[in-house]
Amino acid sequence: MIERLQISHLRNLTQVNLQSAACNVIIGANGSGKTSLLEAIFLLSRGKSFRHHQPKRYIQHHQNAATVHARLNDSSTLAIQKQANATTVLRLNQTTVYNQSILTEQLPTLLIDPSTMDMLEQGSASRRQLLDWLVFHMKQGFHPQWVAYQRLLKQRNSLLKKSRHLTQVQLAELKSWDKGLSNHAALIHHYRERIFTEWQPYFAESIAQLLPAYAEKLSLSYNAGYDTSMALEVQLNERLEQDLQLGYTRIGNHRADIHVHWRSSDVAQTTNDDVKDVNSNPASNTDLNTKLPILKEQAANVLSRGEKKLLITALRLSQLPLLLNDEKTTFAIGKDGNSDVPNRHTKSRATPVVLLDDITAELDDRAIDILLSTLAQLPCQVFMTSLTDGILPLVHRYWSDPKMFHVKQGSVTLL
Ligand SMILES: Nc1ncnc2c1ncn2[C@@H]1O[C@H](COP(=O)(O)OP(=O)(O)OP(=O)(O)O)[C@@H](O)[C@H]1O
Repeated sequence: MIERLQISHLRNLTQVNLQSAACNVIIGANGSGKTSLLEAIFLLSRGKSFRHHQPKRYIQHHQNAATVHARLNDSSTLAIQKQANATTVLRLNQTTVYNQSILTEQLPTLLIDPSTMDMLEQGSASRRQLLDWLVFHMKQGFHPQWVAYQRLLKQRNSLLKKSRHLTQVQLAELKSWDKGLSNHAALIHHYRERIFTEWQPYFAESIAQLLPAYAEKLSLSYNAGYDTSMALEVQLNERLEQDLQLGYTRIGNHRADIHVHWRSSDVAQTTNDDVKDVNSNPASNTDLNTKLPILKEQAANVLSRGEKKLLITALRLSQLPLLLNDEKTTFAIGKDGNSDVPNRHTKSRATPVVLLDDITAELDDRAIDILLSTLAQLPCQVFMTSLTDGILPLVHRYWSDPKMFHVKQGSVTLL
């Protein structure tokens, strides 16, 4: 948990120095700097902004660097400085470190913001990141495999882009990369599939809380990005000509995806045509005269914007109890020494900090109430932003000692 947060020269936040609590509400008008405050915490945790990749976009105008510093409740300190010349300086307990994942482990953050609301409709990257966030924090072996896979993929893609006809030497090089990719791919898939399976019941529970009307209707599926019944290497070899034409690698872990399906057997709302339209597999259509038809399609096509926000919130929040429960299990397994794929943590894992931007947007009072009560049940520190102080009575209902901050033109004061 963050006890003290200091920010300098990040967007309109010139100097911020605040002492935070388990629940922190940041209130302010449009453009006052609320999201920038969450962005600062996210930057410290992940080494990048959730809004812009280029540091010069979030470093305050006419400044050379943006800095975020936090002291956690275990007295450890974390700091990041992003400089305009693209240099990043990271510190843990005043000592320079060179790997962002060290800070990520110390300060895991889970972000729910309006930009993630299109996650269901957009390309697969943000949905894949959703799963990978969980796998990263739960499986020690995942990150090095993922880094090695990305490195080889980059090399492969740059070769594919360079030339449509490979020399014998280039082909031999590509084959050796494919072997490496294939080995990493199998492990990455193994970790992802395992965590995905563990995650599903937590997701169902979260839906039952946040979207009870859809409890039986929403389900998740995981697509590995390639046919996992055979080695990736074999498939890459078979597809080489196509990849050369395209100039990039079309299959692999980097194409993995998570889908949320909506399923209904409500015959009264449907027609024969609806059933044909939405069922990709005609064999799964049932005879309308004998049984109720099963409709299955992407949840994004069915839900309202508010419902989508609750669904995405459920996807994210459902990861927290799994992570927190896993910590207990890890501890027990670690003692027995029976874990086949040990987690990185023999000591207690840091509890994630939840960043919730614009909490009231798209949600009605009932939904906000359910969301806050769900959040308050988790032992996580929360930073939430809101345009108005209308949510304060609810916050007081669910947290015993919340802190309220007011942001005005980049200056943050305790309410
Ligand atoms: N690099 C920068 N340097 C200085 N100011 C910046 C920079 N980038 C953005 N700003 C300003 O910082 C302010 C804070 O923006 P922020 O998105 O944090 O506001 P907000 O309170 O979340 O607003 P909203 O409620 O509209 O989402 C904006 O007025 C913006 O113009």
